[in-house]
Amino acid sequence: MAAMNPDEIISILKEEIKNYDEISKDQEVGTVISVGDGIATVHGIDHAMYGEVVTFENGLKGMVQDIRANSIGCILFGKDTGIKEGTKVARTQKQAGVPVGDAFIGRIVNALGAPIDGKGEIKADGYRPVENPAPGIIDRKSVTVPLETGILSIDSMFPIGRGQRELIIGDRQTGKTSVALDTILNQKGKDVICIYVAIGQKASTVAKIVSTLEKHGAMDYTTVFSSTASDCAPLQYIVPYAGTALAEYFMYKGKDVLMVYDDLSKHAVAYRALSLLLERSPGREAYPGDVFYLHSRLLERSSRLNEKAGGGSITALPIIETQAGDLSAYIPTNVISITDGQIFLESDLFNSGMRPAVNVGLSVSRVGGAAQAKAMKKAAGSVRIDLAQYREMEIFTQFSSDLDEATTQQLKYGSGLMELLKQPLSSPLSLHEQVITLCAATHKAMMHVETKKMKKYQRDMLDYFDSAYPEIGREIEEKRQLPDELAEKIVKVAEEFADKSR
Ligand SMILES: Nc1ncnc2c1ncn2[C@@H]1O[C@H](COP(=O)(O)OP(=O)(O)OP(=O)(O)O)[C@@H](O)[C@H]1O
Repeated sequence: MAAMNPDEIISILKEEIKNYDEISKDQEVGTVISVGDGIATVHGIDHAMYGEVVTFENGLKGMVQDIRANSIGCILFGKDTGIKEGTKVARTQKQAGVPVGDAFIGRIVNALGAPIDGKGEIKADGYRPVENPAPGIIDRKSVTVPLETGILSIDSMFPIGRGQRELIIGDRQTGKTSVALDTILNQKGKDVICIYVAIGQKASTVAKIVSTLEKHGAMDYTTVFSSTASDCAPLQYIVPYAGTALAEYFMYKGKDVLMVYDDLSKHAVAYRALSLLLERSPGREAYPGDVFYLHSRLLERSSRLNEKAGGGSITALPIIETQAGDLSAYIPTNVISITDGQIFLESDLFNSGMRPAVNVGLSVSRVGGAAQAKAMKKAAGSVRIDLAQYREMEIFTQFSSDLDEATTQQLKYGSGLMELLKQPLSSPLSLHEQVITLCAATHKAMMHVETKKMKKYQRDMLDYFDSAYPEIGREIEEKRQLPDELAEKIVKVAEEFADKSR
């Protein structure tokens, strides 16, 4: 071997010393004992904090997820190909966090907040920890401002308020994502920032969702966090917390935010994979014992702050997928008990053409009633009971051929109502359209319409109201009240339209 020039040796030594200094200052360095499936076990770091970021020799970052007597378990935020037994790991003394800022609106980012839409760097205004304690009771305010979904069946019977957590639950392909997306589309011009978090979905599905948002101009106020099925479990696990960190940034600045977590069943599965790899003991359905805490600490961060604390809000719409409509499975019951209500989408209804397939009997909204517009509350008064009676009567009478007049009328009224609650994709209804529809329907001003023609009749009637009597719609939108005289006027105009269209 050729002799080394002393200068070269000195420069190598200097380099080593420089690196040594960088790592050793306030830091501890450990070595990897084993690595695989996005998890590394590290020996030699004694004072790591839970949730602390660690850096591997090749620059890859990870997070401390498990602390044991002689080693720590780290989840890796990337491919583990460059890491092997003996690789050096250093503490950073920093909690895992994501960059946040106004520039994130309109962008698509990964679980760590890095842009993946090819539109270049995002200028961050700050850095927020991924895990953050939920606001305390003193900082909160009760929910009183509605968050309108634009979906008649939800706004009338299961109203959602800003700061509420409303679960969307149902089997696969029952329109869960569509309900959430339509809600985002309906926030246009309402000063609500939307954050859509895709967890463990196909990349093609995420691309489709983004194109729907773009088509309707909703990307102007929306950020998409995406961790697709091909990402490792740690990234899928962390993405909803990262999305919430950005939401908190806006909430503490006094903004209203809508968060969609699509979906938390896949999130629980990612956490299960991660926990089993960390050798935590499996419990029911092989989920670890703390799987309830996984979602409660996430959803508890959605709240409405009082003015002193910032005055903003985070409304959460988590999505859960059930198997064969089983609401009593482990993860569904957990999330049902954490949230303030659920919208249950049923596959039988969906397949029979009732879309959105909201099951009126099993859905509920526990706090939104206080936030519902007075006009809507009055117009929707008896709809829920009427529908429940209709469904019961429908089952009861399906085999009998000769029915008395009263029953026939009630069945007709019920089927008309069901038809009115159908709504195509991406066509939200405004408050006055919803109020006029319900007012006319509950006052039986649409009883003469054939069920099949109901949707078209509704559209024509609403157009007639807007063109011939625009002041009615304006009054509802401005005052958000429905005094008796206005209700009477709506019924009169509806009857006038009925006479015209006959
Ligand atoms: N109101 C509606 N009117 C017409 N079609 C609808 C409606 N809602 C949903 N669909 C259609 O139903 C299909 C399933 O919808 P969506 O993807 O929202 O369901 P999902 O429950 O989120 O599905 P997944 O289980 O794949 O997550 C889509 O093709 C969508 O276009």
